[in-house]
Parts: sequence; C-alpha cells; structure tokens
Amino acid sequence: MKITEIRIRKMKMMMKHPFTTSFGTFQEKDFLLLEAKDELGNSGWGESVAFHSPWYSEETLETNLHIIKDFLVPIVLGNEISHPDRVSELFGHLRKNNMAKSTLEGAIWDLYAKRNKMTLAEALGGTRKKIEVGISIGIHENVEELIQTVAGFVEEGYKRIKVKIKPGYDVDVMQKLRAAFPDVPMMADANSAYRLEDTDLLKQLDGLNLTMIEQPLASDDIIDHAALQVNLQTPICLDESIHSLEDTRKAVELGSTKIINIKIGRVGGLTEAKKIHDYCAEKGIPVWCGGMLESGIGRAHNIALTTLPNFTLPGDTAGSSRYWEEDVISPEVTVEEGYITVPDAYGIGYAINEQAMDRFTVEELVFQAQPFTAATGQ
Ligand SMILES: O=C(O)CCC(=O)c1ccccc1C(=O)O
Ligand SMILES: [Mg+2]
Repeated sequence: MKITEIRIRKMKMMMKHPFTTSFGTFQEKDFLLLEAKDELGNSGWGESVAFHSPWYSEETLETNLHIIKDFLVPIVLGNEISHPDRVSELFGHLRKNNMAKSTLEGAIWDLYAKRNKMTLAEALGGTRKKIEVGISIGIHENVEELIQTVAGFVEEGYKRIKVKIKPGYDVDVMQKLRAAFPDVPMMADANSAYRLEDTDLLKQLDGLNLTMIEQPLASDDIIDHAALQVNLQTPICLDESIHSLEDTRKAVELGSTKIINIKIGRVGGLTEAKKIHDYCAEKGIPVWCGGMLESGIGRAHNIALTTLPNFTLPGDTAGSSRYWEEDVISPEVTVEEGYITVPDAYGIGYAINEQAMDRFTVEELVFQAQPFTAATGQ
C-alpha cells in the first residue's frame, strides 16, 4: 500500500474525574491522533499515548509531534509499505521515541487491516471474541472514599481492581481494601515510587493475596527489581522499565519480573508488542495490556492486541465512559459484566465520531505525498 496522506491532530479532552498517580494528577488530556491514508482512499488511525508532561516517560506530546513530523512522516509518506511489520524496521535507525513511532505504526496497522478487509485483531493473529477487563483506580483523599469507588467498579463487574499506591498511602490502604473485598482479584501499581531500601515495607503487602505489584522501583531499573523479587512473594510486574523485546528478555532472565504489562506506545508499536507477547508465551510469563488513559482510538488498539492468547490477565482498558463524557469513536467502548466484546468491523472496528473528533481538535497538520507528475515520470 502507498501512504498518500498523513494528518496529525492535536487533541484536548477533559477527563470526567481527575486521576492521581504517585507522579501526578491528570484531568485535562492533551494528546495527538494521527490518520494515515492510502492510494485507495482507506484511512487508518493511531494515537500517541505521550502525555503533556514527561512524568511517566521522557516523551511528551510536543516531542512526539517533532519526531513524527520531522523524522517519521518523511520515511513513510509517498512510499509503498508491504506490511505494517516493515514500519518498525524502517524506524529502526532512530533511537527510542517509542510512543512517537507507535502512533504512526498503529495507524498503518489499522490501514492495512481495513485494506485487507479484516479486523485489526485478525491482522495481529488474535483469536478472542471478548476480553476480560480490569480497572485502574487513582489515589484518593482517604481510604473510605477509595472503598466506595472500588465498590462501584466491583458492582459494575470489572474483573480485577488495580489501585495506585505511593509512600504513605500503601500498606494500610491495601490492608483495609482487602478487608473490605476479601475475594476480589486485586493488585497495586507504585509507578516507581519506592527504592530497594523499602523492601521491608513492601513485604508487608505479602499475605494480602495481590495478583501482583506493578513497577515498585525506579522507572529505568531491572537490577533492583530482581533483588526485591527474591524477598517478595507477591509477583512483580514491570511497566515503565520495559521498552522492547530485549528489555523483556533481560528482565525475565534476571528474575526481575514474573508478569509483563504491555503498553503498545511504550514498546514502540504493535509489532514489538506482539514479539514481547510471543516471547512471554514461550517463557510461561503471563501478560496483560496496560492503559494510558486513551481516547477511543488507542483503546481500540489495546482491545485488538488483547485478543492474542497469552493476554491471560485482565487489562486496564476500561469502557469509554469511565474516562470521557463523549469519546471520539462510535460506538463507544462498553463493558458488560467485566467483558468488552471485540468489534467485528474492519480495522480498529470503531467508526469516528466526526463531531466529537472536530470538537476536541485544537490544531490539524496535513502532509501529502508529492502528486504524480508526468514531467518527471515519478
Ligand atoms: O486506565 C488506564 O488507562 C490506565 C491507568 C494507569 O494505570 C496509568 C495511567 C497513566 C499513566 C500510567 C498508568 C500506569 O499504568 O502506570
Ligand atoms: Mg503502571
């Protein structure tokens, strides 16, 4: 397929409720969407999961915009791409900037699936017709409020509750939560808020029957996590530390992690995500799909990826209405009794809600391939 046009939209959406992690609070969401078109008029969509500020990783909306328009667009625009797996090879000589790469790669995966009249899930080799979903819950003012919030989501049927923790809001909170919900699958995500010296404190989480603790130590660490895991019964799941199949292999070989949270943007796209999935399947390491508070576009990509067989744990991809008054896709993503039904329309499987899309668009940039000119015979 030939990529004839790329449009980048700067988006601004207001989240229904503020979401607090150990590194900051989100409410206004500024991010990028990208649409890639082929010579037949098909269009594919991708989402940049980079945030406005570099607090989850070093990438931001503006660094993504710079990398995409000045480096990535020139590589694909006007060119033939035989298969989306080729895109990460074409980007291979450019270091890191995984979320930027993933934005364009994701749009090309969607385009490829639509062009070949299959769902994105099928294009990736996924088989599940519905996926199990969990929910990630931010830091609350106090435990009583948190328990009320959790009760609501348990009632809605979410299959696993993930709670954000940070120093001073951890053992006591998790103990009270476990007491209130003895049988609910539960886990904690520290977003890198602890150090190896906190081992004794983290050991107090053992015995609460948590399915895992996500990224307790530094965002770039795999050494200390291995040392911590030796002293911890609760399985460690890495998020921030994993950017590639190579990172995954090293962390698994070192014993730093027993479960992997795969985020498409963090690992540079669906092709790399699939490689990590396959490697983990071979090694007996379960994986699940993390979330980045995405709009419907990114959410749809997460759903498609989660149809692969080794996504055996519920992910963070909740329904659209958990985040947004109105989403940019139609229909919106809905959760019924803890499941999302994988859409069967081609590509990402959801149509664009044009009105909402335009309303939340702050700026649009358009890049077109040079038109065919008889004079140069190009
Ligand atoms: O609901 C979601 O999309 C996931 C929420 C979440 O946990 C999260 C949100 C923003 C940044 C990092 C994380 C994380 O998984 O660590
Ligand atoms: Mg996380």
